Amino acid sequence: MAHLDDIPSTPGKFKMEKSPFIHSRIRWHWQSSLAKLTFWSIIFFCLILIFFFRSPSSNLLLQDPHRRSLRTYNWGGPAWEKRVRSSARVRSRNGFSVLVTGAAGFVGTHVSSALKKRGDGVLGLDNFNDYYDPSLKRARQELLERSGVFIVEGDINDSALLMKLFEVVAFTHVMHLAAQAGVRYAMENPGSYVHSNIAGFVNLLEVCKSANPQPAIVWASSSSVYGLNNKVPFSEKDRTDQPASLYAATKKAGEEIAHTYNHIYGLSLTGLRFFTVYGPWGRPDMAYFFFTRDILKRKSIPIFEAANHGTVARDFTYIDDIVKGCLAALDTAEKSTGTGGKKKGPAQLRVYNLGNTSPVPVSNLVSILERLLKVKVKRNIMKLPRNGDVQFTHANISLAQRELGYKPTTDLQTGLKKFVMWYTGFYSGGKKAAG
Ligand SMILES: O=C(O)[C@H]1O[C@H](OP(=O)(O)OP(=O)(O)OC[C@H]2O[C@@H](n3ccc(=O)[nH]c3=O)[C@H](O)[C@@H]2O)[C@H](O)[C@@H](O)[C@@H]1O
Repeated sequence: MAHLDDIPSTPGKFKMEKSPFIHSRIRWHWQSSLAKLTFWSIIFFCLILIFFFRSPSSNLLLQDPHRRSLRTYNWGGPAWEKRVRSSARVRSRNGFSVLVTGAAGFVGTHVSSALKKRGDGVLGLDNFNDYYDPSLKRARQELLERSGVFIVEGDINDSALLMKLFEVVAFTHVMHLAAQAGVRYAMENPGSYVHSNIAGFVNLLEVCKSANPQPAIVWASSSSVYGLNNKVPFSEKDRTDQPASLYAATKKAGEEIAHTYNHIYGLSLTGLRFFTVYGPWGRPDMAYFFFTRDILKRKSIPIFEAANHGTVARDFTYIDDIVKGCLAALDTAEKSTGTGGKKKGPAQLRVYNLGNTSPVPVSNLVSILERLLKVKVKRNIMKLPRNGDVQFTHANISLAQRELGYKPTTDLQTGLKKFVMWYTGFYSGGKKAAG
């Protein structure tokens, strides 16, 4: 390395020589320093970019700690298209061909299975996110696959995928159940609600409006849209402009978005306001589910109480009743009226309460579970946290009764018995209780 010795260690004392060899040496050093500088600048710039995109304040839609929205999914190809077609094939006279979004979810699984059973073609779509234990979603997927329902793995925000699905199948209906659920989680991860319940819904409607023929859409709104309304029982005519959680606000936004797409593009849209749906294959983030898990573990149960020892109650609605309501909404949905993205005439726009119309205090829910599980637990009475929960819900279901023939038949005691039987069976086969 003799050449290095030509450069003195003290640069200030460096004396230029006229030799061309030395000149080229200097140029070489200068170029190599420039290359290094460029290289480190690029690295530095990339780091800034990474930091920017991971920063919570950079983009609300990407503000998802699980980075679920950035997952990529594999879809496409002849074998995949064949599965899609076969799953969506109608097998009964006058049957529907239904795209069920959120098919690996609680309500999605039950609705898909009921549709398939009666001969409708059903194609599921689900992003299998990890809001709660994805292995439960995989188990539901297995269940559906056994009855011939294929669930495409993908996100409702993926327009290319949705367009492909409509290219492969002329869906007559969309049962849109994919959503970011849960009232309290909205404070932890607001971006995921905007991503799924608003951006995802708009994306789906954009694709539906351009589909030919346009499908009729039935979708899941929520009892939470009644927010601080205290006129009971809640009727579809009551005010819904006081949401108590961001979750509720995104569902309310969905109802307004539905109005717009109905008005401009002639899409037939029916929103169903579900009231605290429970039952087998349910959601582990819901109180009845994690109370069951914690009662079995002999943990104390936090029971919320409103101001002045006010009772907190819910109009718990059993899944089979909800499924009947969903199918009736599909059966009574009129066709959309647009073609090629243009409205040809007025289209149907509906909203229904699907509740049990029999609110039960949360403390009674715990007593029923204790009896069914034969375990007594310590109750930890807590002030209702200010995180989106409302004190009570109570559905007036007369509109759904009149127009859909909706008539819930399962009381909480009966429904929870079925849930507990499923729960103990499901989690005794070596499977851990979902967290
Ligand atoms: O009906 C609806 O629209 C909503 O129903 C549920 O929301 P929620 O009724 O709050 O259901 P849970 O989270 O299971 O809570 C049930 C009851 O238990 C209470 N609770 C919850 C958690 C807890 O630790 N302690 C407690 O007393 C809640 O205040 C509530 O009164 C679902 O989670 C929402 O996705 C759905 O849209």
